[in-house]
Amino acid sequence: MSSKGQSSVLHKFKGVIFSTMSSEELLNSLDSFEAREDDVFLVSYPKSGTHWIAKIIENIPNARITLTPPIELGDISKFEELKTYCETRVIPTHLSYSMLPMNIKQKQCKIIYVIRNPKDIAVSFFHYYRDNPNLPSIETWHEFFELFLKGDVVYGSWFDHVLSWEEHKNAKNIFIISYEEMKKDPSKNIRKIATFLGLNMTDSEINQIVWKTSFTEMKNNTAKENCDPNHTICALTSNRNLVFRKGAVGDWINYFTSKQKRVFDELFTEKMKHSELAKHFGDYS
Ligand SMILES: Nc1ncnc2c1ncn2[C@@H]1O[C@H](COP(=O)(O)OS(=O)(=O)O)[C@@H](OP(=O)(O)O)[C@H]1O
Repeated sequence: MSSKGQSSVLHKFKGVIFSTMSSEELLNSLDSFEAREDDVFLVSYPKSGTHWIAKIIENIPNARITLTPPIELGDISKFEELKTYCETRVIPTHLSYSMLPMNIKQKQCKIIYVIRNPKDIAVSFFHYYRDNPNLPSIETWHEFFELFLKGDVVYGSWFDHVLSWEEHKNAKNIFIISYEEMKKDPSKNIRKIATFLGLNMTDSEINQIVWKTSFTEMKNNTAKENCDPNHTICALTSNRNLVFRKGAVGDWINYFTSKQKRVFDELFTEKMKHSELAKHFGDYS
């Protein structure tokens, strides 16, 4: 693994790798973040479909919400910046449950946790690493697979991240949605998201959102939105072109060798044996 230059230097916080886009000072101060009772947190391990769900929420009519930049991106001025939002804030983050600011948990803010089959995440993350100037260079899929397996990637191990949410999965302020469920039945799941947020929508409003947030529509609109820094919710880049790649379930099959599949599946079985969250992917393999 080589570096693409100064900007790609990574650092560790509580044993987890972060890009320098998250300042050490900001990460150290997370627990001083003051949440509001009506804040909504959109949480995910990277590449789980965060932008998709964010776009859905943004399009709910009369929601009076504003999507903010991620809580862990930038420097210590971030908390002051977040205070300037007047409407209900939808705050994205890739932080695990254990790293989330205390106040969010104390106030029992609404949290949407997005999960996705880790094999598809690995492939999506590989492409993202390769094309992102803020991350170290990765030459081959094989190289990235090994890093992903060990959790030596930004935001750490997928397993640790998902398992950090396991014991909170039934909390009434937490709603869990998977990429695969969204793909299978977007209308039904958009309604579920709106209901969780306490909002009603007509069938035609839902159909509108399904159309506006389809992969093709979102990919085609990225060029426009790239000009607006507030429209990036990813803590690793401000370039939205990197986010919309294939938008499919099961692309891992084009990358994993049979040995890699076996190794990954064994680890999955071992780590996730008591996890009910994994059921959200549908058929894991
Ligand atoms: N509307 C829509 N429909 C289906 N799929 C979509 C959509 N929007 C984004 N995507 C896909 O989601 C992947 C990016 O996930 P994130 O938004 O979580 O990325 S990031 O970590 O915040 O950068 C990335 O997955 P891959 O295509 O597999 O790389 C995106 O293409």
